[in-house]
Amino acid sequence: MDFARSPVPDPSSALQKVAAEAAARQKQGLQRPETHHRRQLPLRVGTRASPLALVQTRAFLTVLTRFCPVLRDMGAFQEHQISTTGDQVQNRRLAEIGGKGLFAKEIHDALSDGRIDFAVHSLKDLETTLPPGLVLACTLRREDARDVLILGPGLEKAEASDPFAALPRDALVGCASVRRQAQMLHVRPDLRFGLLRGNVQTRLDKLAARQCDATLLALAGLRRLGMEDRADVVLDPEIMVPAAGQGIVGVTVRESDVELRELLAAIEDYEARAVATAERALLAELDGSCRTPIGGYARLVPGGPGQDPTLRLTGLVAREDGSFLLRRVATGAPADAERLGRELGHSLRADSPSDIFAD
Ligand SMILES: NCc1[nH]cc(CCC(=O)O)c1CC(=O)O
Repeated sequence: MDFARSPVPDPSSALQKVAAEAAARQKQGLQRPETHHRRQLPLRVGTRASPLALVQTRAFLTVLTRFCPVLRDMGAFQEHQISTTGDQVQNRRLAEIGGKGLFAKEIHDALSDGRIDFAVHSLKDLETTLPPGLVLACTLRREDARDVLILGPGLEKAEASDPFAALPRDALVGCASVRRQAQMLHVRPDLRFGLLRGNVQTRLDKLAARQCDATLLALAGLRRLGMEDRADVVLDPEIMVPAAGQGIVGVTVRESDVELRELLAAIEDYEARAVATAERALLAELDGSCRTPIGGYARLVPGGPGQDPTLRLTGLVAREDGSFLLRRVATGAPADAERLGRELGHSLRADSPSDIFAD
């Protein structure tokens, strides 16, 4: 699992001490004085039930327990699988049924109601404005942000600089994302698009059953599921700008849960936070929903010797049929990620035809 590459922070947080004390007391059968706040264990972690969500959740718990081993020793986690509206509606575009909030609503409710203590999300499925009282406490190290092209049976990978060379004229691409569709149609207006939804395995099965000629998926998901070999062409993020937050796992908690927020902040990946902040600010400025083809991809470019890294953000706005496409790059200091995203979003919107953002 790739989170294994995450640096292990110095295990000195308050919660670790608290948890260690609790473990010692449990062993000795002692009761904590009632005047003290005592967190209920196990910690209840909310997750969607898809194979990818479960892999991500367990990988996150591995990072957390590596940082705070006493939690594992105590069997301190309880996984709560939560079915979301987005999981249940499989036959329509997310854009039609109300957007990405649908994958998180039930999880947010469980967190707000205190039925779970924190929740693990694919950041790209998490709306930019969280419900009041919930915060994004932690972002984990980014897996590869790029999209990949997967060819169906009968299509051969082409040795060409054109990433879509393997697709014959009028090929049918199974893809529910307006962002991917718009960027492909912009360079290949002949292609046809059909819906292909469901989890990663379902989509691959439909492709194998020849419901379409090819599909697009996030490399991150394939890799986490151990299916990276299914990626036929990895698409350059400057040609196929990824979705904001793609490849990043984020953890939400109640804003009032200071203790958990402190623990989660300690395992946060600084780079993932900086790029996610820029990408999500861009998205928020443009349109929080996923009805508009919007891409956002940031990375840190190392500075020279003794110099700080630069944050480089690519933003994209397009029309669903690919007839309009605007891609723009902004650079700045990582500490200005939020402003950089807002400003780039503003400039993209200002120079896009108004029909793209019309409701
Ligand atoms: N919308 C579904 C979804 N949410 C996150 C990922 C992949 C993993 C990631 O981007 O972190 C996927 C599948 C896909 O788009 O291929």
